[in-house]
Amino acid sequence: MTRPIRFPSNFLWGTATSAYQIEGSPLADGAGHSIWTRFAATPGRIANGDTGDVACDHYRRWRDDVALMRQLGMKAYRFSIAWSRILPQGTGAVNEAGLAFYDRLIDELLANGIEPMVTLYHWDLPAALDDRGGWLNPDIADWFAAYARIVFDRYDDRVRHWVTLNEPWVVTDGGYLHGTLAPGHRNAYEAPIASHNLLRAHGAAVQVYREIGRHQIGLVVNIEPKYPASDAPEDVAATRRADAYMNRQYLDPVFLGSYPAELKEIFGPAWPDWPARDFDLISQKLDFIGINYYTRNVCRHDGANWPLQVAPVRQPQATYTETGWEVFPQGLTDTLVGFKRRYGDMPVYVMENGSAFYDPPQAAHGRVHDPLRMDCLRGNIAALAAAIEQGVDLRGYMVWSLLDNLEWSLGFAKRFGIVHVDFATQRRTPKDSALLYARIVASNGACL
Ligand SMILES: OC[C@H]1NNC[C@@H](O)[C@@H]1O
Repeated sequence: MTRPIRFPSNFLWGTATSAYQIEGSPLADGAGHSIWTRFAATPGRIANGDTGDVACDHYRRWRDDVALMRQLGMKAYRFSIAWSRILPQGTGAVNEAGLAFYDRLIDELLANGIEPMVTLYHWDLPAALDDRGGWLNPDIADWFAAYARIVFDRYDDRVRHWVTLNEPWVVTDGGYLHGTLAPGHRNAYEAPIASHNLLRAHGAAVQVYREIGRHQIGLVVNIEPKYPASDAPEDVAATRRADAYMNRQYLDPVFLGSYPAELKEIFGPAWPDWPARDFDLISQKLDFIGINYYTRNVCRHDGANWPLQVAPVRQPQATYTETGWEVFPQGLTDTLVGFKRRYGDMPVYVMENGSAFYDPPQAAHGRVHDPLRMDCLRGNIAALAAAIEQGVDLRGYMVWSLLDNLEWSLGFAKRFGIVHVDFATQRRTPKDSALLYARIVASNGACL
């Protein structure tokens, strides 16, 4: 008999989404263009020519989607605010209709006993700010702080958990180094600058929150634990470079006040010497850390693989998801325990965790059988419990995602939802994984 899994009595079980991936109507009611409406309109940028023009139509179906969360017994819901709905030009005139949309959503969540957890920035930068240099312009820290102040003023009476940025590594690696995400740049000199300005903006928003906020604020990073393919020195060194680039590049400056030394080694002359005052701004004290976990990476040295000189090693016995990620729940435990060991004890939320698998067409009786996603969910919940048993102060867990949605450049084909969306009809159908998650939540993690 395995020991019962113990989660704190007030553990926040929920789901997560983001504005551009689910809302649709990106330009409705005075909203401005974002880098993603622009990117999606560029032929070849998103698979199958998919766009967020309709997505899950959540901008119009939000009340039904909240009812669906209530039906599943969710305790919390993490979503993002589209900056360009609030400030269509990124700065300057405020769009009341944009503020009112999120008012309605937050009020409906609270009326249904669901805790809103709000992300200020989930990748959809106002296009007008990109035209002024975007994340490459140091002024963006002030632009972001001004946007944050408007949003804190409006919603802090009802929102108790704020997130400044979602996954700054993805924004930089995808948007500025490899060009796979908006704004689609491929430039090793730009990437460190964008990354640094993201962290400066994060710090500036936290400073504003300390002036006017009454609750809690944190940062969400995606962590992918790195394991050496062998104990050969070059593989161990490659693993350290990969960990420095993807994981410690963000957590070290925020919690330790400096970048990992490997980054200068990786970027060479493209790595600037940052002024010390920037680290005072970046390392504002946080109330919690949000960690997104999907997979691990087994690393070997590969001198031909620019700029990290690292290559992944596929694990022959493992299950891989539709996005090519190894299913490895132990990596979630290792990530949470590893964070506590390196950065100390603080409240932690797993703000995203999920898997994309091909879902068979729904059965006639409206069921969607997704056994692989269910297995992942069970494994990851057990991994959380193992982390709690090792002393991690884990406060909540958000499944990515509530709904099948636009997986950025991969389009709608990669389905992460625990609720199936028929994009032709917008019909929502809870998958078997949603029914399992509902049981897990109702039993506070006891029944897997
Ligand atoms: O790739 C799955 C998710 N990862 N984190 C950020 C989200 O926007 C993605 O859909």
